[in-house]
Amino acid sequence: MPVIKTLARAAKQMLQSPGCGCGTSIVPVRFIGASPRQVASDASFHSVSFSDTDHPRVLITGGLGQLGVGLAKLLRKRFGKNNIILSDIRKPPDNVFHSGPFIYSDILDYKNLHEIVVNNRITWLIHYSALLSAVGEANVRLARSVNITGLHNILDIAAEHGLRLFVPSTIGAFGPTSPRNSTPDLCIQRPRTIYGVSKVHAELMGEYYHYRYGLDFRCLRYPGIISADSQPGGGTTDYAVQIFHDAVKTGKFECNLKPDTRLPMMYIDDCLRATLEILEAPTDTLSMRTYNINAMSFTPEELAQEVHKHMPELQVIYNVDAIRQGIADSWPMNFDDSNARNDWGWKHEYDLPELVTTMLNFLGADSRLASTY
Ligand SMILES: NC(=O)c1ccc[n+]([C@@H]2O[C@H](COP(=O)([O-])OP(=O)(O)OC[C@H]3O[C@@H](n4cnc5c(N)ncnc54)[C@H](O)[C@@H]3O)[C@@H](O)[C@H]2O)c1
Ligand SMILES: C[C@@H](O)[C@H](N)C(=O)O
Repeated sequence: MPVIKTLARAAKQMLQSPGCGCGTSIVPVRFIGASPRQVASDASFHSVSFSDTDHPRVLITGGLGQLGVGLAKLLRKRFGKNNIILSDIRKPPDNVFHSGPFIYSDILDYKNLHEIVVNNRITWLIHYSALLSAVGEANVRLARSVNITGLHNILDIAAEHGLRLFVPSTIGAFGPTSPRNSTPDLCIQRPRTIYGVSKVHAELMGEYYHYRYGLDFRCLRYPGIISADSQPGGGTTDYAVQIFHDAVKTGKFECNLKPDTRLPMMYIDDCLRATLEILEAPTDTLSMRTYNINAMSFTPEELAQEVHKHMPELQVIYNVDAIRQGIADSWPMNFDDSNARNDWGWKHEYDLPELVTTMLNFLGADSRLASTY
């Protein structure tokens, strides 16, 4: 009986402490191009040592989407241009190519990823590659491959090289059986999209690698992100970006969600700042590894009303897309981010009126410039 008690105590310790703290933890390491194997974690492979006074060397995957270029700009200001490497499988536009290091990286190519991390002495990995909710439903196999198989490559490389790993999750990681108003960090998560399923998988795998192997995994569940200078990649919340472009260009907007569909949203500057803040947060402030963050919640009708204050002539019609509507109806309406606020001081700066003013100023200024050429 004492033996059983001791074993039970050891198992409990293993489940509670990061990296087990038991001296027997193993980090998953792969032969390049071969099947996975496991090696003792104290065998010091290529592990990069970097102290808090050094700047991190950061790789951003999927960096040419809505969020990556803005994040690279913010991180370059903080850590230096050459310490931040953007990567994607697409060809970068000239301005991005000339603004700092860019590299081709397909997250499904483990060897290529591995080489990039080693050759560039990467210490932080920000994993943005993904297929979002609406495009994911249109191509489930590809979404499964990029969002799940790709994540496995990222996790193994991050664990093997002792990287700090940030993976964004989403309001889409919840489903119709989650409490929707408001949705706390810990509750039932039974999403009905491949995107949501893959993000719950990412949250759980990241946390598992943290507790099992000591991986420094950090994750924020983003709401729908609204930006003026980058286009969304095929999500359910895209309407909240499109309305601004159409308002400025044509004065007419066709909304693909019902007028009363309430979803959590955030301006991109808040989202990118939150990402930097959690990446820099001291470990002892993080009581969890996956946090909700939020700024505001609105419906298409409320957003249109706010835009009308600046552009009374805007015409909005509703032509509902059944797939997107079904997804939106299963997602949180309000997001409870009190743990992020309490633990590491998260605070949003943009609410709905400020968001609308900022977006219209940005796009209005651009279109006025364009019309003078
Ligand atoms: N934008 C939002 O509203 C939002 C909200 C919640 C979470 N997120 C998450 O934030 C991250 C970034 O979002 P985003 O809006 O910039 O996405 P996006 O769709 O705009 O960009 C994703 C990028 O991934 C790249 N990609 C696709 N397959 C790849 C592969 N095999 N290898 C490497 N790159 C590949 C694409 O080329 C694209 O540039 C995603 O993980 C997303 O789930 C975004
Ligand atoms: C919410 C988020 O994950 C993304 N914008 C989507 O709608 O799919």
